[in-house]
Amino acid sequence: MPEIANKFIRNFCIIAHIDHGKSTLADRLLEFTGTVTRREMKEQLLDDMQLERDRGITIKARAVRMMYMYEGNEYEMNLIDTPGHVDFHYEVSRSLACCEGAILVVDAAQGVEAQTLANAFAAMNSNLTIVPIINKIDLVNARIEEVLLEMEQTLAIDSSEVLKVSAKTGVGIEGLCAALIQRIPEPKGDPEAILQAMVFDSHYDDYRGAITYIRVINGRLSRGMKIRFLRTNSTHEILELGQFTPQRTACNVLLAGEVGYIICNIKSLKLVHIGDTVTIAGDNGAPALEGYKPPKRMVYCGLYPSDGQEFTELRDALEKLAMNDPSFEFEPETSDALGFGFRCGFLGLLHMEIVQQRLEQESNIDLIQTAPNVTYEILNKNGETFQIHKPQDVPDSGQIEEFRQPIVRVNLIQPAEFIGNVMKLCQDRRGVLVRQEYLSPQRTMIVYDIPLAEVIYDLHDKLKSATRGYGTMDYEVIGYQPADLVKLDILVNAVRVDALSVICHRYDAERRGRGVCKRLKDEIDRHMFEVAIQAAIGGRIIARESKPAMRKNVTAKCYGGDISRKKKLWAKQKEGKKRMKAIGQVEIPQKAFLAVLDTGEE
Ligand SMILES: Nc1nc2c(ncn2[C@@H]2O[C@H](COP(=O)(O)OP(=O)(O)OP(=O)(O)O)[C@@H](O)[C@H]2O)c(=O)[nH]1
Repeated sequence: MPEIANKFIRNFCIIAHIDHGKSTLADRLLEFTGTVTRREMKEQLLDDMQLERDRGITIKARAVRMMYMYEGNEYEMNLIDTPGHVDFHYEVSRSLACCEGAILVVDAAQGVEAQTLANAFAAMNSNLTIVPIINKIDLVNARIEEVLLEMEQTLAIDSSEVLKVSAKTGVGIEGLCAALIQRIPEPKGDPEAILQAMVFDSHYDDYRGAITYIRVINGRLSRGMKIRFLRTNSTHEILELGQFTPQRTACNVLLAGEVGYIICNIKSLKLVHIGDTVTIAGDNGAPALEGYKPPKRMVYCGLYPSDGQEFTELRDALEKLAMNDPSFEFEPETSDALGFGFRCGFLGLLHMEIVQQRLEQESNIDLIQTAPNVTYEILNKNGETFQIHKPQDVPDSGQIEEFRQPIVRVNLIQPAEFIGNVMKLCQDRRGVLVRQEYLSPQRTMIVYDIPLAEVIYDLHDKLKSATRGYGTMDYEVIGYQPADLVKLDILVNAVRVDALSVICHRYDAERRGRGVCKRLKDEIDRHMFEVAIQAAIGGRIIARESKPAMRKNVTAKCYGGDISRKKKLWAKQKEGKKRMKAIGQVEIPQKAFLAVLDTGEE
């Protein structure tokens, strides 16, 4: 592979709201530049994970090199595919940092949506050159003029700069390639300087170990070179380096400005942090690039095998998953009710769903999941602050000075007619209105600050139903705020069932407590004795349900006769039941743990 001067390199990504056609556009670019032939073209080549295909969303960033002849010169065009969902914000921001430009895709029918804005602002903040396009112009319900207006109104994009494309039919792709070359600046960076490269993604290959995706900012990478990852301070030798074309294609050097991968026989992705800097081994390396952030896990839940025997299988499956997904974390925990299992941390709710689905697909383990909770912060009376990942860790209320919860700023975009519904939805979830604006006469954006705990359960689903599917949202964590939070315990026959405890707002505790007790009553089978199901805050019971005992007709054999004999039999039965209750264990079916997951509305 010949070395290419910076002025013939263009690094860019595609940013879009989900389903606006990012992957389809990437496919068309690959096809148009001859990187893959039509015959090789599987639809949406970049979404190669089975799950991504199933769900139709892009989870991990990918990088592909395309070579393109333009006005007599051959250009190296590196396309970095970014995930579009809020949970993967950080990965998006890292891929942005590896590019000089971004194609901003807006669907001609849907118009500007919440993640269009979030991603576009992120790209602008990273000083990327935006190449705006309206995609799907072939649709009969395309409303190009209005969408142009929305883009101008929200993002100050000049309509004359917007290209009109159909990623499906290929219309406008040639013009887009020309615009990429003309508008996006060449990468800066000095190939002669000390090596400084940014890790923007990684994945695990069973045979080769970690495959690390990097963008060389300064200097050069070559085979056999000794390098150092600054975060972990670990030193490795480069066994192979290359680019994705889109298959892995090895080469000898990668120069400043280029994007590619390195393989160093690293056996765990724990050493490879997204956002980390790679430099030469030894003490003369370059400093770290700015902006590294460790992944922030905001949602936690317990995962237990429903068959206790499968604990080791579950651990192996989780380890395998974590190897390929450094933002997922787990640690063993035990629960009185569920036995041995794991507490798992995720970036967000979608991330949690994805991990669960993968577990189910890739292993045959039947899982029980406990109610998800967010990461809380507690300031205790001694002035110490610590984070809480599970309700069981909440100390006695006497020790708590301040209980804090994460707050997110949510942008919601919807047709103007639904604004009332959406505002009610946010207000019901303790949202505080930040601002409201019109994107065009038909569409509005409202911004609310809402506790993350209220958002993760069901805000997205509820938004969709409140807006007939037209509303979209995006959020970012803005910090922690004190709140009147309590730990709500569930007691079954006076025994606390740890896996059913949740943290919630004090005002909400009663409603939730009642809801859970009711649902549990339906789920628990009748026993020989009455089963009391209670919800409590500390020592105070706030809700109660009881499941009546199975009745055995002990007087069936007494035909008529003396009532005192019946009374005697009943008294004996009562006595027996009392004894049973004291020693009896209530069986809580697994379904009951799932029933309380739905802790939102009754
Ligand atoms: N009619 C029409 N449909 C298109 C066009 N581009 C994409 N689509 C369709 O829009 C849907 C979403 O496209 P994707 O490429 O999967 O969207 P995406 O933005 O990559 O979605 P995520 O990976 O979930 O972020 C698919 O059904 C595509 O076939 C287009 O130009 N015209």
